[in-house]
Amino acid sequence: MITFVEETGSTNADLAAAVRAGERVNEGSWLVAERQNAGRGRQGREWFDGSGNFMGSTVVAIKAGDKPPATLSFVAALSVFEAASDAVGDGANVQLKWPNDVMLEGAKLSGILLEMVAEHVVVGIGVNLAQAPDLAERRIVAIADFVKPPPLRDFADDLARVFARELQSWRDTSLSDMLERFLALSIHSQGAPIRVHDADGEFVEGTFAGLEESDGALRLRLADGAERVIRAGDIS
Ligand SMILES: O=C(O)CCCC[C@@H]1SC[C@@H]2NC(=O)N[C@@H]21
Repeated sequence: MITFVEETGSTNADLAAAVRAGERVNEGSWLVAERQNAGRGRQGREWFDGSGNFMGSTVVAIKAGDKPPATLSFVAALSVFEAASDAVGDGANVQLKWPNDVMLEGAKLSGILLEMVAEHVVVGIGVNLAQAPDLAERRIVAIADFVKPPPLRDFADDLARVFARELQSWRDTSLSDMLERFLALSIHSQGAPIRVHDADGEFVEGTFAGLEESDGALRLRLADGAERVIRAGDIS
């Protein structure tokens, strides 16, 4: 079930509060806002409140035997990839960038924020359907920059349907299958030079050496041949 609201602070904050309050939040239910006045991004950033964009969250209840909760990031990224690909058709090139960015013609289209709350993961997704912010530090795009974007409700239906399927496959199949699919759609191929902004705020340079099979962490080959495993950060 998808609940649409005209405006809220943050759909992630709303669902996190509901989980904390012990309210029953069923898997498969979504909260989607037409406007967010306190949208949260990764690493403490704010998320752009663009009218006509998709801004929504869902909750996954972690069960015994589930994979590491952080790997839900790949469930979300693969779902947005498919919904965005459905929306743009042949109109533009959609790709993935570790850990969970969806890129359109090489620029960021979507953001995904996972927040752990009392054995639940709140998965928040923002997709620039209609408009993108104008940022000095990096290029952000919207589907509307390339093709006519789908109506918000149609996109939300498609994304919720694909997410449910990907979540089931996260539970039923090995993580390596999912990581292989992620890598096949990734903007960075094995050996590509990359610069990573890690969780301590440091920039580390090296080449892309794949993903850890156990949890999807980034493997970075350094200039001296050593390998560094990065669990939180951004490729810049
Ligand atoms: O910084 C990023 O890349 C992640 C951005 C995640 C934004 C979405 S919009 C819906 C949900 N509610 C929030 O406050 N944030 C997420």
